[in-house]
Amino acid sequence: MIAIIDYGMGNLRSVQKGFEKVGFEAVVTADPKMVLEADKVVLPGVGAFRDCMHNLEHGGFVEPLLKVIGEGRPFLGICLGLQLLFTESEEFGLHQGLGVIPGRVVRFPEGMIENNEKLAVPHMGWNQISFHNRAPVFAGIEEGANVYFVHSFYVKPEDESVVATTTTYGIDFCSAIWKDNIVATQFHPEKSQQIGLKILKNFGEMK
Ligand SMILES: NC(=O)CC[C@H](N)C(=O)O
Repeated sequence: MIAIIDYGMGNLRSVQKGFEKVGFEAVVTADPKMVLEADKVVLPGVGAFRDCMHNLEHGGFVEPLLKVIGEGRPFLGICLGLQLLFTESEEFGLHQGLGVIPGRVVRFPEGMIENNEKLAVPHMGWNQISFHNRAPVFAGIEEGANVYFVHSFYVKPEDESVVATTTTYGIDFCSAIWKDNIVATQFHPEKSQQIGLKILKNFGEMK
């Protein structure tokens, strides 16, 4: 069973519907015990890093999450669910994350220019992914595929070998990571139409 963690801050229903559309039942759960029983875990996230970490801690999810990740069960992080894997985030001060992937979450620089236009932050809309490491979850996805973003911060892994894709928005930033059983995307597969559904389907098929 795929468990989608409900810690009060995610677009859970659209993630669950995405899995259903590609034939996988996913359970939205606020019960940490369900995470421990899941075959695969999905950590979505919309909102501020510090609030999410607070909710994860108070919901009793931190230990179960670290356990299932450590045991090698497939894990998919989405947006904030990617950022929370990191050591710390600079969003609204400096806040500790789960520390699964060493590195920092930082804000896009001010005043980015692309094609003579000032780029707004948050980065909101469709943009392309360029592959660096072909995680199985990206099977059948073309170089330059369009996916949907809504974020002001991005992750900077200390070990760049975990970078699965990058995207250009004023700067080239890490838009997905892959390390062993862990895959996490800055973009929203559940908002990325057919490409996103293919990613969810590939995740559902992971062993
Ligand atoms: N959509 C979001 O919740 C974005 C996550 C994070 N607050 C960021 O701005 O990067």
